Amino acid sequence: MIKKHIGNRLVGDMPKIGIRPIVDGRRGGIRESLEEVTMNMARAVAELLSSQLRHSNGLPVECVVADTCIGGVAEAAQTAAKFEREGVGVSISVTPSWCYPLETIDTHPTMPKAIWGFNGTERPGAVYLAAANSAHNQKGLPTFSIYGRDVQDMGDTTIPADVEEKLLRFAKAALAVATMKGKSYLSLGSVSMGIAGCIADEPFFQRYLGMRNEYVDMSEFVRRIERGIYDAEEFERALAWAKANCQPGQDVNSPHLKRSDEQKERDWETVVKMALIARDLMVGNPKLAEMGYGEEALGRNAIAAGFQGQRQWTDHFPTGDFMEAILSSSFDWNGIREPYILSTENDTLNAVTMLFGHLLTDAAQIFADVRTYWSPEAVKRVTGKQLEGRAAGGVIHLINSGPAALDGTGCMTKNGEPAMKPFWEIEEHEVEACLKATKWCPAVDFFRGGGFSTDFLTKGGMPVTMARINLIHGLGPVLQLAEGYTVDLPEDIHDALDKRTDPTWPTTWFVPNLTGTGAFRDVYSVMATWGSNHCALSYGHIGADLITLAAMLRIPVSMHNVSADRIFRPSLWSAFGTSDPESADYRACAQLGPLYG
Ligand SMILES: C[C@H](O)[C@@H](O)[C@@H](O)C(=O)CO
Ligand SMILES: [Mn+2]
Repeated sequence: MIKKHIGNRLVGDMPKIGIRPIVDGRRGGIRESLEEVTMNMARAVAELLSSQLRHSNGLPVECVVADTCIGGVAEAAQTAAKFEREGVGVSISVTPSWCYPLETIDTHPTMPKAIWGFNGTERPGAVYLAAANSAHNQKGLPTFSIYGRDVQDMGDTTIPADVEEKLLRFAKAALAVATMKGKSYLSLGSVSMGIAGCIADEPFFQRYLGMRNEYVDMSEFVRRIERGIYDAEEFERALAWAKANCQPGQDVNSPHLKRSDEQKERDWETVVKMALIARDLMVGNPKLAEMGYGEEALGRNAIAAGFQGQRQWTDHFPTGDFMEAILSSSFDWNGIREPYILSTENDTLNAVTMLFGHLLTDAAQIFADVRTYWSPEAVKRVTGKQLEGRAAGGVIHLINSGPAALDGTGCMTKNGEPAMKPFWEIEEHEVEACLKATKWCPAVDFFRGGGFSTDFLTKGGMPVTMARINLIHGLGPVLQLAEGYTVDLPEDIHDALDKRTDPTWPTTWFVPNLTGTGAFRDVYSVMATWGSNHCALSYGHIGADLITLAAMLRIPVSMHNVSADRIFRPSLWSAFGTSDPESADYRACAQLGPLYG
């Protein structure tokens, strides 16, 4: 039975969720009558979140409830001290009654905050919520306001579905914020082929994400390969696994560029070593300490990384595609595990987008070039065929050698439909299906040093969200996203279009959901409005979650197709205007500035 690995080697405990029961401090009847019902609300929220959520590394999400209800500033401070001791990174206050806002609110400057004000009328929880929102807004400490649509009876301990949805959306995004904080982004090499996204913008990482930047020259791979600084036993096991599970694909190179069988053997050894080394550079490996490499054993505490590859490495050594694809997937020779976030071409901004998608969905991500918009007319011209169904208005060809996770084949399922899912839900036969659907083709002429690229075709019918962070001079980071579906094209159409590009690379045919206006007028306008050469593709329609996360970090969203009823931002945003939420988002983010200053 294939092993599932819970946890990872990143330094630090996983952030906890702190729950703050807020109460009217008046003794002699009022406080006493509220204590139990307020604590029960806190316990119900803790139970909901710890039963519904897991960290992306598979560990359970823990909630910490304040020792007492908070009726005034002394209890607020005691709770803050407890949260500090316990490693709380997310704060949720709950109350069914009126309480004293300035005396009870959470004033932590950076911790994401929400308040659930019970919609009952015996005691006015919603009045507190409104007053507490105004206190937060006046102080510049944004908070997410949760208020059920329907009145509940005092003493009703159930959490209504609309409140539950908001609590979960807030908590998952807030955990992502807290999980990134203090971790590193590791650049393996620097700028690839002049792609601006490869510039590791330290102020962005530090001020918006609370992360640090680490850099290792690609020559470190050569040192570790030549001096044997990797686990030799694991290398033999990984190589045997690769030989048994990675099916050879077509070699499309012209005869004078084809590598010999002996060269290909050596290339397999190199690319497997690269995978081990990149992982060890990111998160360390205790085995290296046993071998006398104590410094190397520690790694860089990297929650995400990127490999430059092109061109200095790939002009001479095998391409990093195997390393990128396998580390980005939910499994390898050791079993089923959390995917590593490793971008190709060291596109730091796409890596961060993948990290967002991973922390929100817990699943692997597809990294791709946004290569071609195929209009129905152009498809008709080159194939003689008409695109139909979901593809009728044209398709976007997502394709890149490298870190498209093998999960992106769509060979895993949820309720019988193609899916990408958290590693703890993945079965052994699904891993086998992904490997069966993938061919490893000798690299094409872009890569003069050889190596192998993954060739697969993503199954259609998956709900997905395409996203990207761009850095804009004078504005800072902005997020763009498009919810849509992967689509199946008839085989002859796919073949004709695929052969015009790089048939040795993985292809995903994507169609965004259209709204008929702006960037979502048609499929063409989505492609034309995309802000760079790359995107990250996550499973599911997670646009609302990305928008919530972006608001926490103060990253405005420049383009999305999420309906207004699903958008959940801090209450402060509405003070910047309600008829045009997109502009209000820009103003709110600019006024507040990056989360970490
Ligand atoms: C092989 C080529 O250099 C591709 O890698 C290139 O088109 C890109 O992917 C650019 O993002
Ligand atoms: Mn690319």
